[in-house]
Amino acid sequence: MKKTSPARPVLSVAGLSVRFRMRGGRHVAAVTDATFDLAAGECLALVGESGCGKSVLASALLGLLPANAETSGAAVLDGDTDLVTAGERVLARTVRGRRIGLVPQSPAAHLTPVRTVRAQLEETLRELTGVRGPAVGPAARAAAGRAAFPADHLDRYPHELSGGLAQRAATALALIGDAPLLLADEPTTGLDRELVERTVDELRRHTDRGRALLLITHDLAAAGRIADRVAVMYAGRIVELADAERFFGRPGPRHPYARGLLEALPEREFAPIPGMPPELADLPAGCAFAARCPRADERCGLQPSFENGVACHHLTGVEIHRAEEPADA
Ligand SMILES: Nc1ncnc2c1ncn2[C@@H]1O[C@H](COP(=O)(O)OP(=O)(O)OP(=O)(O)O)[C@@H](O)[C@H]1O
Ligand code: NI
Repeated sequence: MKKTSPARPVLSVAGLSVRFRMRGGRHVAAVTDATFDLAAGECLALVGESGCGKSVLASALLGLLPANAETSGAAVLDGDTDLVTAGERVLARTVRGRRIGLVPQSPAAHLTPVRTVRAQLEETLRELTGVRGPAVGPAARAAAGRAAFPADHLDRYPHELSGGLAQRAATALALIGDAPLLLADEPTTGLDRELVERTVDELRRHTDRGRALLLITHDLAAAGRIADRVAVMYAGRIVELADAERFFGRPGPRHPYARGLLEALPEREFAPIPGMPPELADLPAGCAFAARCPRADERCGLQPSFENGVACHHLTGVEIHRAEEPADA
């Protein structure tokens, strides 16, 4: 599944930062300097502990940040639309649903409770596609089928669906606009392992059909199953951006935080990283992970730059070199 120098990225994020203005002049630095590209047919998993800024980054891409947010940097969709500076009119009319399909975090809350799945699919079809009249019914069945939502459940209301079927209904809605970029924020929360696997495998299939997928999750096992690349976020910053095969296999993660995250998995060491992430309203001047890092020393009082896919003072040239593609060396 490895990609070699893909064509123009579907999404190109550069130096994206989001801060929230709080009372008393304080700021919450939710996202700092996020930079990554995402190509068609590629899945990038954005992982990290709760509160590290994943959903805020997603909201920034969708233009759904609250009024107290201050944004800088760029997030260019398909080479022509900067999502950071585009106005709400453009985002509402041409981007959300049409160019970015959102697979929501809690499908039950995202679906309209008083309307059947069929009614919601038909409404979205009328809104986002030219389908009208007698063609709407078959189109709704086809839309359900694309997300493996069973046709004999179309007349159910959201509360009559299991978690897995609600997720499929939400995915079916997200796919209707044929958006080249899919953004899935914790699409597997609350699902059991088998449903997690089914849900992410389905998302992978849509990626293999040429969409770009940004999968936000703290489920590393799910990310390892379908991602081509992994971006690890800590305290608002991407601290490592790696090829998934190398990250989950050999040589493994390079940043001490990423390493700790992976070792915390039940199927690995099952050893949680001691301590807590810092307050985003009160970040240290240097590396935000230093207080929890087994390798921390005085160098960590300075913010490490992000180089060769990782931001850490402790990675020597040798370690960085070893993790690079032979072709890149
Ligand atoms: N409107 C807001 N005003 C102030 N702070 C906010 C606002 N929205 C989010 N935050 C803060 O931004 C930080 C990042 O939150 P975010 O929801 O992006 O985390 P996350 O990585 O998605 O976590 P989770 O895995 O729990 O979903 C949190 O500290 C949160 O409290
Ligand atoms: Ni979130």
